[in-house]
Amino acid sequence: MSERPRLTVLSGPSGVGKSTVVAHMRKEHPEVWLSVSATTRKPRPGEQHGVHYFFVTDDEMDKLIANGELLEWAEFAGNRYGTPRGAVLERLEAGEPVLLEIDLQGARQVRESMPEAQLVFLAPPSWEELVRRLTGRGTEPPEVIERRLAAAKVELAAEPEFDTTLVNTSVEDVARELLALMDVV
Ligand SMILES: Nc1ncnc2c1ncn2[C@@H]1O[C@H](COP(=O)(O)OP(=O)(O)OP(=O)(O)O)[C@@H](O)[C@H]1O
Ligand SMILES: Nc1nc2c(ncn2[C@@H]2O[C@H](COP(=O)(O)O)[C@@H](O)[C@H]2O)c(=O)[nH]1
Repeated sequence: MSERPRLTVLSGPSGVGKSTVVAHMRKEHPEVWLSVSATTRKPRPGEQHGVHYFFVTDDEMDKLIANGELLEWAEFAGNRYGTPRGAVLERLEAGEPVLLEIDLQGARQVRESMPEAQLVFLAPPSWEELVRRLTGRGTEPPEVIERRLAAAKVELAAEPEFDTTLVNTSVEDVARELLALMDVV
């Protein structure tokens, strides 16, 4: 019998639908534990500290990094993001399925430090649809959208580094496929 993959990393360009897919999946399977990242980004309307992110200052982020409290961290489109190490290790030790929703740079770091992790790439159906989703979300000003789209080009080119690619045409389908990859259903 193959060993159950316990740590799954979900990456993909900004706006492809990672959070949407994960929220859909966790509605029916709340046992899938999603790591809450620390970020220096300002909260969007409706985002709650400790739920969507731990919103921290630059100084606080410096300390988290200096104290080795992050499993990985990266600068993305002008803000820093990182995965708190302790909570992830606790869940893995308890044998629970753990999901990280992080960017390409973070996925590469996890591959180095935890090679047993499975890396899943979420791809858009097309470039035009990605631009439509990111713009249509309405959470970023045009100059930030440009930075995120520049990063998206790099991320799309890195798709072959991932173990599996899922194309986000249907949120329901991708959520189901991700659950199967995590061996939850
Ligand atoms: N399959 C889909 N079809 C159509 N729209 C979608 C689909 N999946 C997500 N969306 C929409 O695309 C937008 C971006 O989705 P979401 O915020 O989940 O992306 P993300 O990958 O988490 O982005 P980021 O990396 O910037 O946090 C949202 O408005 C969401 O409703
Ligand atoms: N390397 C990391 N990337 C992270 C982490 N948490 C989120 N992210 C990624 O950042 C971008 C932008 O997110 P947004 O919420 O500002 O739209 C996106 O690709 C996220 O997946 C993390 O802890 N580490």
